[in-house]
This record gives sequence, C-alpha cells and structure tokens, in this order.
Amino acid sequence: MAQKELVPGLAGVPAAESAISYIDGAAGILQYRGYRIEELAVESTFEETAWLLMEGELPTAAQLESFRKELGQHRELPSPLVSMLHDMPKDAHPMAVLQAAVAALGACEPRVPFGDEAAFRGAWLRLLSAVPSIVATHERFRRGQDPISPDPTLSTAGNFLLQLTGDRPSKIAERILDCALVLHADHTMNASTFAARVVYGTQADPYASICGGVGALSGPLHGGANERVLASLQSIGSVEAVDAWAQDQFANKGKIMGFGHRVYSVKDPRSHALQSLAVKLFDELGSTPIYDVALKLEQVVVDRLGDKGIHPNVDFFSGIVYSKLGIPTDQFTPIFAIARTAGWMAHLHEQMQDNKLYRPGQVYVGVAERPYVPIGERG
Ligand SMILES: CC(=O)SCCNC(=O)CCNC(=O)[C@H](O)C(C)(C)COP(=O)(O)OP(=O)(O)OC[C@H]1O[C@@H](n2cnc3c(N)ncnc32)[C@H](O)[C@@H]1OP(=O)(O)O
Ligand SMILES: O=C([O-])CC(=O)C(=O)O
Repeated sequence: MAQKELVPGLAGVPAAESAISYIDGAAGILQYRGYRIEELAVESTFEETAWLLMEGELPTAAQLESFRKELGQHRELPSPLVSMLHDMPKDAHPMAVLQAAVAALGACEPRVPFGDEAAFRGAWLRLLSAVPSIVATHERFRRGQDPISPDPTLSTAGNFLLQLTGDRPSKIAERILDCALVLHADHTMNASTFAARVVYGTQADPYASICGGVGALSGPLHGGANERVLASLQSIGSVEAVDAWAQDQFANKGKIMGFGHRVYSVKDPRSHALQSLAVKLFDELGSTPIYDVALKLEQVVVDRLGDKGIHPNVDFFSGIVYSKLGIPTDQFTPIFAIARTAGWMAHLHEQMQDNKLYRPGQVYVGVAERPYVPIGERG
C-alpha cells in the first residue's frame, strides 16, 4: 500500500462515524446525542445520561426506574475480586488497581461473545455498577477499613459516596458528584475511547476493552491530569506565588496541567460547569484557599497562552470539587473512569454495529533491507 502523509497523534483524523457526542471546539460546545452539556448537568442524572448515551434517546420514567433498579442489583463484587482488592499493595495507584480489577471482573463474569446484544447489555450493567464498587472497596481496604455493602436504592453517585465513607451522603454531595459524572461521561474520540474501541475492534470482550480505556485514561496528558492539577495548586500554595511559578513554567516550556486541549481552543464547557459546582459547594461548606490560587493561575496562563488556544480543560476544576467532597487526590482519575465507563460502553456498542478492525499504517523510517551478520563476524 502507498505511504500517505503522516498525521502525528492522528490529530483531527476521523477514526469512525459516531452519533454519540459532538464538539464544536471553537465555540466551546459539547452535546450528548444532541443535548447541550450545560442542560444535562442541570436537568439530568448519571443514570439517565448513561441510558441516553447507549440508547440514543432519553428514557421514559418507567425505563429509568427499571434501569436504576437493575444497576442497584449489579453492585456486589465477586469474592475473588474482593480478595484481590484486599491484597493489593497499599501504595498502588488506584488507576493501576482499577485496570487490574476490571480484567479480574471480566474473568469472573460470563463470556460476552462479540455481537451478542443480550450478553453485551449484561456487561454494560455490570461495568456501570461494579466500577464504582471497585473504586470504593479498594479505598476502604487501603485505609485498613472493611468494605461497605452497596445500597441498591441509592443513585450511582450516592451509593459510591456511601461505599467510600460508610455514611449516607448529604443531598448536596450526592447531587454535585452526580453532576460531575454527567459532565465526564463522554467526549467523542478521545484517547481512552479510541483505545477502548481499538481493543473492541479485535472482537475482544467489553471487559478487556474497558481495561484499555482505563489504561489510556490514567496518563497525565489525559484523565490523569486532574490529580496533578491539585498537586500543582497545592505546591504553588498561595495567590502571591502564582505569578513566579507560572513564569518559571513558561520559561522552561512546562506543560501546565489542566490547560490546553486537542479540540477546544476556548475554555472547555465542562470546566465552566465544574467551576459552578465548586462555587455551589463553597456556598454550603465554605471556600477553599486553593480555589483562589486556581483563579489566579487561570488568569496568568490565559493572559500568556490564551492566544494559542490554551484555556482550562475539564481536569482543571474537577479536583477542587472532589477534594471539597473529601475524596483523596489519587481517586480523582478513577472517578473520571466511573463516569467515562458510560461513554466507553456506548462507543463499544456503536463499534459492534459496524466493526472494522483498526489497523493504521505507518511511515517506515528504519534501515533498508540488509543481510544477516553471523555473531562471530560482528564488530
Ligand atoms: C480529559 C482530558 O484529557 S483533557 C486534557 C488533560 N491534559 C492536560 O491538562 C495536560 C496538559 N495539556 C497538554 O499537555 C496539552 O494541552 C494536550 C495534550 C491536552 C493537548 O495537546 P496537543 O493538542 O497535542 O498540543 P501540544 O501538546 O502539541 O501543544 C501545542 C502548543 O501549546 C503548548 N501547550 C499545550 N498545552 C499546554 C499547557 N497545558 N501548558 C503550557 N503549554 C501548553 C505546547 O507547549 C505547544 O507549544 P509550542 O507550539 O510552542 O511547542
Ligand atoms: O477529548 C479529549 O481529547 C480529552 C477530553 O477532554 C476527554 O476525554 O474528556
């Protein structure tokens, strides 16, 4: 096959037709199935959004009710997986644990033959319900605490907070986390979604494919940026220190976590929404000094790099919201994965409908053909 022009990082190259979400990066618009993200964040719930992403339409009241019930019934983890979570090293990163745990979940579940709609639906329910239980159960074990049984009557967000802390969450905490899950649920052909689709395109099962998504999401250039944003804000420490810290980054061409995006050239609409959630939490619980550091950093970075299209992305304010909810920093990316499981699974389903193995080309830059040199004749 003739070599074509290389597009580094496949930037802007369409990899599939998709009807799930839509971005206008210059206008700062994100839609799921035609609905604006700002409207979904206010009006919808994570369960309703997960249904919308998979089914293409908002559920009726009866559909939503039975979907919520089904999700509630799939939260208990199989005992080999619970043992594995218990035995993980206490200092393991939760994303590494999550990736291993999703593979282990797949090993405990019935096989999901490619193209089997009923089996795929079972995996969809299982993953949406079990991923939050995995994250919470691992957190309990690493703190030396017993896991908390799930409550099938609670929402995904409410039950996650219950399983994490042992306490029924306040209405505001549950609602804020629910909104954050809606905001993170899908985002067109991002790196982790593409990774999951590539794995699924080989007709691997959904659990293996979601493992691929979790691995890709963990990196600092993608979902892993959210915990690094908080680390940066904490290391800056005060509003007065922002300018010098940022100038140092600019001088050394450092990547400032939580800024920049492959598709948006303006502030990410989810960043606006997460910032509003943070402010709502501060109204209830009091503000956080690092929020002022974040505001100042946004101003300094946008003053300097805004003309290049560098603005806050989804990862910039999410950590401030999660830390106000009492969630440990290294659990921020796993929470992203809880939400993105909805989008990944919708994309796998779309991939199933019209599967074509992903197998891109390359531009070969190695040596030309040459004869083998026996070991005794090598210099
Ligand atoms: C959920 C998500 O995945 S959202 C993204 C989360 N990731 C981050 O927040 C990490 C920081 N951001 C980045 O690394 C990048 O902006 C990315 C990876 C998200 C997008 O990158 P790309 O579209 O590939 O742009 P690329 O990295 O080539 O940068 C283009 C230019 O902008 C600069 N730039 C991009 N992002 C940043 C940043 N966060 N801080 C400083 N400069 C930046 C680059 O240095 C480069 O400058 P140059 O042209 O002078 O060399
Ligand atoms: O779309 C991207 O490249 C990254 C992103 O913001 C996401 O996956 O939410």
